[in-house]
Order: sequence, then C-alpha cells, then structure tokens
Amino acid sequence: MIRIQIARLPHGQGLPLPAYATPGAAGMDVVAAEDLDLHPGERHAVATGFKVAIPDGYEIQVRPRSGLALKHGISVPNTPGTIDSDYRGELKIIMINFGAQPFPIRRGERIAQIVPAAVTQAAWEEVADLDQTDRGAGGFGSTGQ
Ligand SMILES: O=c1ccn([C@H]2C[C@H](O)[C@@H](COP(=O)(O)OP(=O)(O)OP(=O)(O)O)O2)c(=O)[nH]1
Ligand SMILES: [Mg+2]
Repeated sequence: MIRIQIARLPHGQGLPLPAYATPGAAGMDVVAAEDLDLHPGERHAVATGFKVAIPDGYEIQVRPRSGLALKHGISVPNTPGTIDSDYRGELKIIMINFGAQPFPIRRGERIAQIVPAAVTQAAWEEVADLDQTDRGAGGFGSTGQ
C-alpha cells in the first residue's frame, strides 16, 4: 500500500474521498462533482473535486465501471487514463456515452475507478539493427486465428 496526498477543491466540499467498495477491490471508486446529462455520442471531462500528488515511480490509472458500461454504454474513452505523478491539476474523468439514451451524471455518484500502479521508466539505447527472432516482423494475426 502506498500513500498518496489528496487535496479537496472548493467544489469537492462534502464529497467522499475515492474509496474501495470492498476489501479486495482493485480500484477506488470516484464520484462526480458535477451534474450533467451526457447525450448519446457525447464526451465530457467530469470534475471530481480533488487533486492528488502521486509519489515518484507511480501513476494512477482511470478505468470505467463495468456496470455503467454494460447497462448504459457509459465508458472512459482514454481508458486506462493516465494521471502523471507530476500533475497537480484537478483529477478529471473523461466520460463517453456509447449508449442510445441520455445518461444523467449526478454529483456524488460513482462514475469510474482509479488504480495506482508502479511505473517503469526506460531510456533508449539506439542501435543500427536488432537481433533476429522466429517471429521477425510477423504480427497482427500472423500466427492464425
Ligand atoms: O483521464 C484523465 C487523463 C488525464 N488527466 C490529467 C492528469 C494527467 O497527468 C494529465 C495529462 O494526461 P495525458 O498525458 O493522458 O494527456 P495528454 O493529452 O498527453 O496531455 P499532456 O500534454 O498535458 O500530457 O491530464 C486527468 O485528469 N484525467
Ligand atoms: Mg501526456
């Protein structure tokens, strides 16, 4: 378990912190800080009312909730969303309505889940060419269905 600083913005007053719904949950559910109706095909960066300072070496991934996806076609188009450790703006959840009906997003309702994850940064080692493998450049179904 890591500790992540979280600060409440003025419009986050009264909202619960992102929280695990069950002891074994992988993601903390995040609630909306605003009310809006998301019409079919529309996207919106929904306010959460919080900002966070993630420790170096970690990120937060933003993922959809499967119930909203299955029942209403509500998802996160950039899933898994990436919250960088050096970001100090408001945590926002980009929501999209893939369904056929307008979907009411309401303040205090759980709209997505966030998963802290370790990040491995890499440095490039540029070379003239790469080693040979059996696969070579085969991909995109090259091994069959
Ligand atoms: O679902 C998201 C995705 C991103 N962000 C914030 C935090 C993240 O650190 C920052 C940048 O996100 P990302 O790198 O995915 O977007 P970009 O289009 O590459 O923007 P930038 O040029 O600011 O990095 O935006 C959110 O609040 N919610
Ligand atoms: Mg970026």
